[in-house]
Amino acid sequence: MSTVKTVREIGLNILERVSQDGSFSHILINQTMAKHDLKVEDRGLLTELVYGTLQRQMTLDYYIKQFVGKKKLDQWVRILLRMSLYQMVYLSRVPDHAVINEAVTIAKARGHKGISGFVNGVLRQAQREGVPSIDDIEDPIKQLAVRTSHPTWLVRRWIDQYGFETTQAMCESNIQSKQVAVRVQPLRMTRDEAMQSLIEEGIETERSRLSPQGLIVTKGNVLHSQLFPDYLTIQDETSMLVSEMVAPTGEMTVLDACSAPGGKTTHLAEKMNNEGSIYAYDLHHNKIKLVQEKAETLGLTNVAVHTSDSRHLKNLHSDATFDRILLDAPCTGLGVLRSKPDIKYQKSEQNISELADVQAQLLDAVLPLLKQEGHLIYSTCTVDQEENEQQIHALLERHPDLEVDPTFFSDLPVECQTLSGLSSVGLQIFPHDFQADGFFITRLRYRK
Ligand SMILES: C[S@@+](CC[C@H](N)C(=O)[O-])C[C@H]1O[C@@H](n2cnc3c(N)ncnc32)[C@H](O)[C@@H]1O
Repeated sequence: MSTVKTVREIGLNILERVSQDGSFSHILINQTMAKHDLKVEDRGLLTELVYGTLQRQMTLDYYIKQFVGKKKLDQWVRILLRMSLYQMVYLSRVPDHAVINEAVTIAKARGHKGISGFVNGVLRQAQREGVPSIDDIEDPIKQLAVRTSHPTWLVRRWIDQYGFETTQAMCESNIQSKQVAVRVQPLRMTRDEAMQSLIEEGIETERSRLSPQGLIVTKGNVLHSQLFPDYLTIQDETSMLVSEMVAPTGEMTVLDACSAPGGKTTHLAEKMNNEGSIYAYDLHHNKIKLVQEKAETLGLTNVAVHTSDSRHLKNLHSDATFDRILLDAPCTGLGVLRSKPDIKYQKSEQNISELADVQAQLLDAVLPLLKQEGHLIYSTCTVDQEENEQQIHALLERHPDLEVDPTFFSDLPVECQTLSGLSSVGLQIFPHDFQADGFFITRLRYRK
């Protein structure tokens, strides 16, 4: 059996596990790559097949329905059809007949002759007739949902919150492939030195407009660079903006209440010149280890990591201890659908409300630990008003002595100052604003 077929079988297995037990595709892909010794091009194909099929799942199901009607399909057959149609409709590198032959071989090996004949029939019909037009869906909300493969409830919710145009732009950008960005460890190398060194390795980058440490990769695989991981950290530029808005200095004591895997903690530590002190907490012991490892890789010693539920930090720290508190809260992650497409099918409105409750508890718990003249930065990587704007409005109602720091708005990079997601309570960055992750960021302080 050729390696290419093996890659497709591995892809099918990963997609089955994502659909059966809600495993995260990126974790399964990483585990699989570590287990099988895949060639570089096979790694690329596997990633493309898994992410692409997941990313377009609802669109592919719409196509499948036109070919099979109401016939009930075993889940693995449905996934095999999705994966095959994904290649036929969206990828040009493998000819249709090769995709069909491989699907039939897999179906034969996994099922019986009848199933392989069925798979063959559906895919040949798609090859002959092409896939049906989505324009035929009359309801514009359903059409957008199917075209961009987002659950209808989510599209409807976003339209209610942000309007049709913004929702459409967001949904369309969520199915584009993601740009990779890196943060340079500035205590080891300047951004321009890193840029130059990467060019010598054939990797081209552009300077981020959101963080003076950020580079956006425009050509080449930065994971293969000799600068990685001691000089570079993979991090989205909108995520870098969070620590920029914390703006800590080396004289400060900083709390990072939800720190794992440590992207922002280490950014804060670098911005503090490896001075002062950062207390980094996370609920999960196995995750907090990642923060420690990341800090060690980057040579940062001003971080102390601990496992704790940050709703109980008053038992560990006195009131008014911290100059800066970052609450990068657990959230639904609806801003990172480009890199984690499984999220859009797994989350529900109930999840949003449950997480909003936890976020409110975390906010109330860490607030007393803030010094009178300190700043509390609240961020999420989601796009939802209940977790973001409404969360802050409710916080301000519960704590009338608190306000959104007016200098937050003037401190934002100029590129952010005209974004449609700016409001009196913070900044909602949409995925299409910078072709990067969607984030909500705000900065609070006690009224003077
Ligand atoms: C958005 S992630 C943080 C990402 C991190 N700040 C970074 O930049 O790498 C949220 C984190 O909050 C943690 N978490 C969830 N509930 C928590 C709680 N009650 N106390 C502390 N950490 C919690 C999760 O384990 C998760 O690692």
